[in-house]
Amino acid sequence: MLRLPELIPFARKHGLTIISIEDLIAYRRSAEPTVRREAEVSLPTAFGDFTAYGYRSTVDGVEHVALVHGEVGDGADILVRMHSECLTGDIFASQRCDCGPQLHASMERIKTEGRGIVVYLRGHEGRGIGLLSKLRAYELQERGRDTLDANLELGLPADARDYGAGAQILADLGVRSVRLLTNNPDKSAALVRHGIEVTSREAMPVEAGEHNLRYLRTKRDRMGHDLPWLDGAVTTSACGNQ
Ligand SMILES: Nc1nc2c(ncn2[C@@H]2O[C@H](COP(=O)(O)OP(=O)(O)OP(=O)(O)O)[C@@H](O)[C@H]2O)c(=O)[nH]1
Ligand SMILES: [Zn+2]
Repeated sequence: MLRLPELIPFARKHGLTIISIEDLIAYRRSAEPTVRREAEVSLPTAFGDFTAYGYRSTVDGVEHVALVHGEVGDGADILVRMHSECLTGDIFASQRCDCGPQLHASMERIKTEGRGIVVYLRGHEGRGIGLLSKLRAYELQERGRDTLDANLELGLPADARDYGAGAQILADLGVRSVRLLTNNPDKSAALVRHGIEVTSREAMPVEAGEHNLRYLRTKRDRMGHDLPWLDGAVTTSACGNQ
């Protein structure tokens, strides 16, 4: 990584222009929107009352949903969960990952706080490689690969997710800055690059068990996820198939 004093000569040499984070945010906010709001309806859930906003990406046609609880108001410091679709975890309660409990914990947390937003990003399934590729990656994990190497062995990126649509949905809802519910620092950085100010990142505690322990360790050790509590939280032994 380049340090600040090295940055300016490096940029000059390569013909790059350096702009501040504030300028980047302003630039992104002025860009043409790539999502269109197509529906808005109340959605009572087991975790509280939300309003569901339906969006369509004008780039790839993918449909996304934002669940809003309470008033966005001035749009500052909104509690936000930017959740990647996971059919197996969110719907089937798969224990290979931590997605379902994280989604529900976010909704509960937002309800308790009185205002907040869950942005549910479709097209993010399997960290962006798609459902069937994720299942094939699970096959490789059964044969000993970890979650990262399994993607690579399929000739696919370790993480192909883009947060542009999520950032635009937040902007459309009047959000200016967020407290982001995530253990993934890359997710905060991606949102900032897309023009959303992240005032803080708030950890998402997840249950570690025998089926997801290796997966969580790989996220911590190889993918930069902030999971300092992980080993202390586990009492069962890992089955080692992920
Ligand atoms: N390719 C692949 N995708 C997975 C696997 N397990 C979960 N996923 C997908 O990973 C996405 C969730 O990403 P995670 O890395 O678990 O978490 P994150 O969203 O980056 O970080 P948090 O905000 O802390 O949850 C969902 O789209 C899941 O479908 C796996 O073993 N392989
Ligand atoms: Zn999952």
